[in-house]
Amino acid sequence: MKPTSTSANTLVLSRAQLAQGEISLPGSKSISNRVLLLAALAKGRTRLSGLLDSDDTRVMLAALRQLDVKLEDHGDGRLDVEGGLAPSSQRESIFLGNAGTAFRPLTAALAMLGGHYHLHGVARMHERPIGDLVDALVGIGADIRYAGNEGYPPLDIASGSIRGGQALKVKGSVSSQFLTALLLASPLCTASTGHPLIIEVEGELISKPYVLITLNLMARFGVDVQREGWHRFIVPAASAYVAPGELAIEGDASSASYFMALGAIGGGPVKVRGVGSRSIQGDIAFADVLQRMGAVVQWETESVQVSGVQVAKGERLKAFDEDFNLIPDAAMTAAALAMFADGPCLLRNIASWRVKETDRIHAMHTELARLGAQVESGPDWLRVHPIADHAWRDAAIETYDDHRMAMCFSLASFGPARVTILDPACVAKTFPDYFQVFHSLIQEQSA
Ligand SMILES: O=C(O)C1=C[C@@H](OP(=O)(O)O)[C@@H](O)[C@H](O)C1
Ligand SMILES: C=C(OP(=O)(O)O)C(=O)O
Repeated sequence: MKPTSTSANTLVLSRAQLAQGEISLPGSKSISNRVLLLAALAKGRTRLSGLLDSDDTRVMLAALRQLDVKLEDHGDGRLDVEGGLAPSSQRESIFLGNAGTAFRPLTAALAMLGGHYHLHGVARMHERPIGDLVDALVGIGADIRYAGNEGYPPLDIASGSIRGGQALKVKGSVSSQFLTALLLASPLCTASTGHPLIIEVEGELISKPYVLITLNLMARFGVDVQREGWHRFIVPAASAYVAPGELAIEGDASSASYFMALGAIGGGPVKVRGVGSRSIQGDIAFADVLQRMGAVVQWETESVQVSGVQVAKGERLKAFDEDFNLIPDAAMTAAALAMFADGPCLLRNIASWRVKETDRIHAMHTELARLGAQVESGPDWLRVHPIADHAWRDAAIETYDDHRMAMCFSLASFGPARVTILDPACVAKTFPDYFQVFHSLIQEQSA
């Protein structure tokens, strides 16, 4: 199917009938940015393959280059990283866009490393909370000041005096990236203090599978963290990262959700290469949601295939009522699929949506309603009533500079309305050629 572009800033989607074929995913954002930092902190050279090339990884790479980390780009997602990140001798002003996976981990690493840094991002990044991470770091002697509003970036980081021997406490109810950041940086602390680092999570921890990605990758670089449930993490004294030699990055499981969804509503089969039953990413659990909605999912070790109903012929997916705390990113894809369900769908426990690229509960509510859906929402939930055939309205979908809004609403092309995506280029945060890959799977309706 060919998209009709009315201008560089809008994309009119043709009405889709079927989705079928195979695609290869771009690299995982979560893994790419973690291994870039791990490799920079490690002893030795790491040879990465499958690295994501998108806005979020570009800001991480630019930051590492600015910090004098030696990177050798061999093209096509292959990059060598020479470890040994050292404190900067001059104040560095580092731009990190809207990449949470760059901003939070670098805050912890640079605060523990020493040197002077100013970390900043796009306007929205300056509205995304970081206070719980800063409090945790200041609690063990880091020197971090707010350069704008208290609790938010931009940040000024100076050399503090990191103390060992006391537990570091962090809240995990706003973002799991704060705990991830402390874990990734922890060997810098155990090296300078000679003590183990004990991290205690206060209260609830959200998005837990992302912490498992962190622990898994730290182990690949030679640091084994002892985990006691979800409330206590012990990083042994004298832990140090060692380059694992070669490391292949999996495809992005959150990006996979859009194509799996296409198989579920466009008949399929759609085969997605790059994530499979061996994936370390929690978002593969989205396939279970699809199964409960009536799709057929087949796993292989490095791919997944989804077939389903044909909503363009009037068939429907089964409605759902689910807690999405463990897979907040793929959950947005489920919200979009609710348009094609056989009853109201409830997404629960998604408060973190409010502080991501945009207020995603508000954005999703507003844009689904624009297409004709009846939608209700609260502080941490969203209820979407499916859109009856006669209720669909032609709409230009606002994307709020949120890549996932643009990618989710591509699924609306299976409805009977004319759908325009505004600012489709915002997908560059994690998936610059999303719409090309999307169109390669779609067969449009005959006029
Ligand atoms: O650690 C990570 O790689 C991520 C953690 C999640 O954030 P929260 O922990 O803030 O929910 C997720 O939404 C984000 O896209 C990536
Ligand atoms: C929340 C997201 O990004 P970030 O890593 O910036 O938090 C996301 O990609 O959906």
